[in-house]
Amino acid sequence: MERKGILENKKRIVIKVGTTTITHEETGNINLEKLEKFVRILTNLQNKGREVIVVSSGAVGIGRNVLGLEQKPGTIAAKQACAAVGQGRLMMTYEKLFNEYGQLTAQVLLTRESVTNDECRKKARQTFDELIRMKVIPIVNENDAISADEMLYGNFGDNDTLAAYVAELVNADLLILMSDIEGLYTDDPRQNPNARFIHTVAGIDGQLEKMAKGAFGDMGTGGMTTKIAAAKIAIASGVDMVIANGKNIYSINDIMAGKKIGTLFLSAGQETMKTSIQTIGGCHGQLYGNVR
Ligand SMILES: Nc1ncnc2c1ncn2[C@@H]1O[C@H](COP(=O)(O)OP(=O)(O)O)[C@@H](O)[C@H]1O
Ligand SMILES: N[C@@H](CCC(=O)OP(=O)(O)O)C(=O)O
Repeated sequence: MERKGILENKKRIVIKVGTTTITHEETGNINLEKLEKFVRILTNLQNKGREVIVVSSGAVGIGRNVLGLEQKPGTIAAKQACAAVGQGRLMMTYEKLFNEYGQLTAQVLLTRESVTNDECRKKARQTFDELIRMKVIPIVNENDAISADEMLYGNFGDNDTLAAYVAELVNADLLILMSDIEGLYTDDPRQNPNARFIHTVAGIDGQLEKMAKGAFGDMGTGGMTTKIAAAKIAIASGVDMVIANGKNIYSINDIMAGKKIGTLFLSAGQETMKTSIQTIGGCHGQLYGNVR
């Protein structure tokens, strides 16, 4: 089943890339070839008249690498210092690559308050609107160097939910999360070889949430848990969401062309689509698995 008519007309798109997508697995260095392709794809989407907002992870991992630390930073202060170093390097690299195509970019660093406090939300929305109007591509990350979220939430922030909040804030039409895996399975396939792939999700319930486990590798942070949390925020605000594998960065183009890539989470407004999807071996209720 193609996704014709659902994704091709999306204008405002938030695309999130995880650390694993933009760095080399073996060394943790920036994957320049991948980043170059990513930047070219984004500029081209912008040239076609789409409005692109990037949420990019990588500050902590790249900072750790730049500083030559062999182990993951053990303390919050060390993580925050890594993030402060890495964010500069990350942004410098994006700027350099986008500059090749004359595409302007802007760094937007947010804290949780930026999206939960009404006054901050208003200001942030105005800034995004203005940047988009100016045809600048905002590159968003959490302001890790000063963020205190880990004290509240028990982790060092997570860009999956941040991306969903941004998508909601800017009234995006589509949120794409580029991960190190092709989408949602019925269980973590790295742990369970019998896990089955889910193409389309039309409603999130407790059973689906239980399928999503944490991160398996050394570089990722949230795993599928934070992606489902992101999907809940996105679909509740009318934003469709796709999780796809960042290994093939060109899949962004395929997603935009309506090809059946990754897992599509249909937003609350997609009632017609939901009824037209056939459940083949569906896992449960509103969850549509293995739809062809
Ligand atoms: N149900 C599931 N389906 C797919 N992947 C899962 C699931 N549960 C846990 N995972 C894990 O989530 C990982 C992706 O998240 P993460 O490590 O944070 O990477 P990234 O930041 O690149 O998205 C996968 O590599 C996988 O090991
Ligand atoms: N804000 C942090 C990333 C947090 C995060 O969610 O990372 P990831 O799981 O790689 O998307 C950073 O830039 O390192």
